[in-house]
Amino acid sequence: MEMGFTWGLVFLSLGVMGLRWVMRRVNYWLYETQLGEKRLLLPPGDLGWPFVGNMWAFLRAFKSANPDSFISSFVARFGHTGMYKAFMFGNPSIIVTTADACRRVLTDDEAFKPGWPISTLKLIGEKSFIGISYDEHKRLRKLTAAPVNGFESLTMYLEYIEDNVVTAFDKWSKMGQIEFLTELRKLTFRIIMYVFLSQESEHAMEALEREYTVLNHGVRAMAINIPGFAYHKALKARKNLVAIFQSIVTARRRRREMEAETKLKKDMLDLLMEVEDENGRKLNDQEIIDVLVMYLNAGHESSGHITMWAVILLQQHPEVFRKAKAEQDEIVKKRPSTQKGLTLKEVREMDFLSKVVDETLRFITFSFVVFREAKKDVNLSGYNIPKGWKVLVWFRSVHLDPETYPNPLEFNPSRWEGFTPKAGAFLPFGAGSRTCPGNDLAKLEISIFLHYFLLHYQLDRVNPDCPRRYLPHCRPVDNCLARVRRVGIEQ
Ligand code: HEM
Repeated sequence: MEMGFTWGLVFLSLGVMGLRWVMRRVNYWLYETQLGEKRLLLPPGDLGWPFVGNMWAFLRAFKSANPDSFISSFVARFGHTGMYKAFMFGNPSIIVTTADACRRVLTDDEAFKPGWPISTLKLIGEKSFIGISYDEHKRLRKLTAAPVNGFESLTMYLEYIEDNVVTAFDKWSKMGQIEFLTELRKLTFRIIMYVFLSQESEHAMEALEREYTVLNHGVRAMAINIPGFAYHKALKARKNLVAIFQSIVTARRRRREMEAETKLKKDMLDLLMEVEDENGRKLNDQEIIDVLVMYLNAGHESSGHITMWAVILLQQHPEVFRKAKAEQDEIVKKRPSTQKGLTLKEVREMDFLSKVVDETLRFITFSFVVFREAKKDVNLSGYNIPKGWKVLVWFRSVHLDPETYPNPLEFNPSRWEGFTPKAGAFLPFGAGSRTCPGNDLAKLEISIFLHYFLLHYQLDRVNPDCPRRYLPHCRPVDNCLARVRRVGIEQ
């Protein structure tokens, strides 16, 4: 009887081990064997379990205090090869972690196209920049990037941004405890709404911003469309966003019919309504709405987060704070007494502050990964990236590479003194034809905010040692619960 039980246990263990062995090879059989001899040129790595691939390991790491343990586990198992095969977000993928390889992927449009997971495409929009053809992207990008770039546009926005920053600080300093990140998101959202829609309706803005928060939580989550899961909630949020934008677009079309076009001040929505392709075709509502959903999202989440981190990091490093504040004091001191407020020239002369911003962008790496897909078999650094496989351009590893940035986990703006990283080693805004079109606007917003913060305010955090969350983006778990205090004024 006892013998039988022991044999039973042995068979059970063998069965479990066998099943595990089979399961670990399913993705290999499905995706690697069909490559024939070319599979031998794949970078090292492992495609994990069927369906989920490496997603559990990814989510475990990014929900822990050490997100970099995900890539470190590849390095520990397969060496410092810089490229690893994996199975991510439902697709066989190559993770690329070195500056050279990332730059190559981002700048070679012949070989790579956007490769965002279908689940992300459904949230951001199939007619947004990540879903449309190469030519359509080129056309819409040219149209929409011009009005948010260049001296003239930025000068035009500067005053609006400045007024809103001053008002926001004043309001927060009277509010008691606030979620600093939530308030900053509202501020950056107001700015991007103004740029794109000339709209300032408080009500519409709050409703949109709330929906965006839910949408973004679904972007890096597992694509499980079941009530209760982040992705399901995000799909619902997208539906609400589309409905709100539809009403804005409909109202604008009506207004344009009623008023003479020449009388209107044109914003981005007007430009999108007017643009025609070479056959005279105009964009329909869905196309316009998808571009808006994407731009308004990209244009406020990132700037809000980076501004918050710059403030937190400045306060955590008193030496850096002092140096940055001295620079801003000097700017105000040099200013003619007749001048009210900042000029673009002054912002461009904020030498140390720009280093603080760059170091924040590096240290936090808001977009830790972007997605591409190989249009053909590509040889990169001696490895094969098979046609149709996704490429995950892992910015986080590039920005934390100790070869480029000694002591990379130290926040040190002075590392930028006399230092220009080699091509591909600093990619906060990406590179190539999809480089962030809002990079100058973002830096302007952040610099104006920091100018007023350094001159007049302090942030008293309720939980200064609050743990961080890394998904969808790096933030303190409490959204930076704090009081904003005007320095020198008792409250
Ligand atoms: C600190 C702030 C920002 C950061 C860190 C950031 C980062 C990035 C990155 C890394 C990309 C490249 C994505 C890729 O290669 O697939 C990107 C693209 C993009 N960003 Fe930003 N961004 C910021 C602010 C903004 C602002 C203010 C706007 C709006 C004006 C904006 C609009 C966009 C758009 C529309 C794209 C897609 C471009 C394309 O596919 O051609 N971003 N951003």
